[in-house]
Amino acid sequence: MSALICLAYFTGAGHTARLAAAIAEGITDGQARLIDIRTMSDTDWASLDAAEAILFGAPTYKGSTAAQSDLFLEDAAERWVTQDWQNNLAGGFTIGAYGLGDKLSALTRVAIYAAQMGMIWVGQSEIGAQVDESKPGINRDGGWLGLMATSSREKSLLIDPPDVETARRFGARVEEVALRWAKGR
Ligand SMILES: Cc1cc2nc3c(=O)[nH]c(=O)nc-3n(C[C@H](O)[C@H](O)[C@H](O)COP(=O)(O)O)c2cc1C
Repeated sequence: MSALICLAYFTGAGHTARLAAAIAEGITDGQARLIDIRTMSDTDWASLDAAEAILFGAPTYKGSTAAQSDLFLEDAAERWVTQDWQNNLAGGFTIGAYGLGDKLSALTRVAIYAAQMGMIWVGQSEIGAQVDESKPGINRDGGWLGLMATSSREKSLLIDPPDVETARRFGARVEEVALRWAKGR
């Protein structure tokens, strides 16, 4: 049993792409496919249509998803009429320069999009060190609607190790849900 999980993202300066790669590292049994939405091919669209789960990724720009990400979402919205993605899984990930940074608005935007597309939303489940001392740095932004990260000031990293590990765990969670979902098909 396998599950295809597509990570469809826009990235301006590489941070969201790095976050997508970290999520994919957590997907070990299923199949992760990274899709840069600026260069959509027929194969990319076919993968999205075949996927058990689609994770929508965008940096937070001015308190929402980046505009180029919205163009992609609107292109894909032609599947709303045909309900092609209905009952498939969805999740979201975003990164901003600030811990808060109004990133919740970006995740809310994609969660509502997924709901309109008839998809089943999978959120974040890590409770982090505030509650569990054995999880230092995990989900340090304290977001549960989806995956949040804060860009690193160290530009050779783009994302700090705690956020990389949080992203891996988010990937593993989505994979676990997707494998259960695939079993029931
Ligand atoms: C036009 C613009 C608007 C931004 N607005 C926000 C914002 O509202 N909140 C925030 O935390 N960071 C904001 N940032 C910072 C980016 O979210 C951050 O640098 C992120 O890591 C960029 O990811 P990317 O390299 O994938 O584009 C903004 C950056 C740009 C260029």
